[in-house]
Amino acid sequence: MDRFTYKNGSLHCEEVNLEDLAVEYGTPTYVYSRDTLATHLADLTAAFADLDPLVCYAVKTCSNLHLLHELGAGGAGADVVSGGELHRALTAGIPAERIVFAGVGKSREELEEAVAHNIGYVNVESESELELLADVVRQAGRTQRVAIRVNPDVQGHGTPEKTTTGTRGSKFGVDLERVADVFARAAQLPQLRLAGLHVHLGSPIYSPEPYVRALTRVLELEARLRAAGHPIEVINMGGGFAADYETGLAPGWKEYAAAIVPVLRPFVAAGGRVIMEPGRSIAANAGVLLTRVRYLKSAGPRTVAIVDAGMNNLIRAALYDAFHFMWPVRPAGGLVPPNRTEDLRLEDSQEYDVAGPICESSDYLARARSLPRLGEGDLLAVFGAGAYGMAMASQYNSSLRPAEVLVEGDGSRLIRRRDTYHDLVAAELDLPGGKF
Ligand SMILES: Cc1ncc(COP(=O)(O)O)c(C=O)c1O
Ligand SMILES: N[C@@H](CCCC[NH3+])C(=O)O
Repeated sequence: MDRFTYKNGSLHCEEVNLEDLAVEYGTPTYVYSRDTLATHLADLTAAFADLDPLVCYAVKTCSNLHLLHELGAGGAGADVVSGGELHRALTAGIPAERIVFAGVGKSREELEEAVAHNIGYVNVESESELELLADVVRQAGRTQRVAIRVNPDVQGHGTPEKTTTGTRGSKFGVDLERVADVFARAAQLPQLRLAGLHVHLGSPIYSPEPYVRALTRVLELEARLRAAGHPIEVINMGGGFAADYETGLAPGWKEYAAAIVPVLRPFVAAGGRVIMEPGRSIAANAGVLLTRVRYLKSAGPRTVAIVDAGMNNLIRAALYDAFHFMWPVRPAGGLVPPNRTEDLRLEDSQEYDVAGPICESSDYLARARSLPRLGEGDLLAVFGAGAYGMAMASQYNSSLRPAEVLVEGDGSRLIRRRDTYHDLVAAELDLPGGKF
């Protein structure tokens, strides 16, 4: 059920009026619905129940400790890609054995931290990384569970080139045909328990079909490895499940599961374990970015709404030309959108370019967007902003990163305060001659 709805002409998150939150916390501010996060996790778990997967939420998506804590309490583990994300997951109380660590460029220090905590799986992405990890584990006098990230050479459906990771020539993972050699090498390294296969095709993937193709290749590999004396305990299918940036755009969990579960059922029946790493499918539609119109101006033939959120807060439109639906929190004339789609054009609406305050020509949240008539000071909600929004926010132009608020029913709490000027310079050392 959608937890961002119009009531009495004003957009609410669960039972909380977003106008009130904007007054209380200022703008730009990210607002998350706790119920949406929990529901997405529960729906996924129910749809894939036959596989009883370990759901490792991709921390990179939205990494606020409070969200991680909520998801961890709901049974989720974590997929991390840096020592920083490992730190976040552990700090949020996610048990180490439920953490998996991917990434093509892990440092020695990051591997040492992972091994010291004895995390669930290190997802190794190259032969050189395997050797480094073996050394780290031997020096630590421990053992470590390891998976190999395989590049299955499968293109996601509707996945942009910039966010594709599982096709030939990509920097991610090990080419399928070299994986058997990696296992043979690992057999000489008793400190490593190499018993997992990991794939992640990219993101977002708007069909279950690429998962089926990739997992079929992974299962063929699993059979060959088993025959060669390398039994596989875990298959990790990665993330990439789509989100509804437009109404009804993404396949539902049941649709993904109907295609994927039968492929993996025999592996699970034979005692294998399945891991999933969803990120945006959990968080994107659980969050909006609240921003206020600062100025309206004409620019040649165009009308530009300058808002207080820019690419520094939500970079997806500037970086990928990604579409984010947006609408006024209290639309003029009570024009409530019947759905959230790119070509929504209602009578009485007007076309705007929605631009941020950053000194970059690409700093737009939307171009030629049909919206109810805007006034200066109006509040806009940018939807689908819970994933890769705050997590990719920067301080470019020495701007202050937004606040984050978590809504639960009719209550809300600040889970990250807005940056301050002090935050901007806190890591910089004193000027010559004394303190700044
Ligand atoms: C290894 C890995 N797992 C999971 C994810 C999460 O992807 P998504 O947010 O599309 O589910 C990513 C990011 O694309 C990733 O790189
Ligand atoms: N950050 C991207 C996708 C890449 C995910 C990380 N592998 C997005 O905003 O959609």
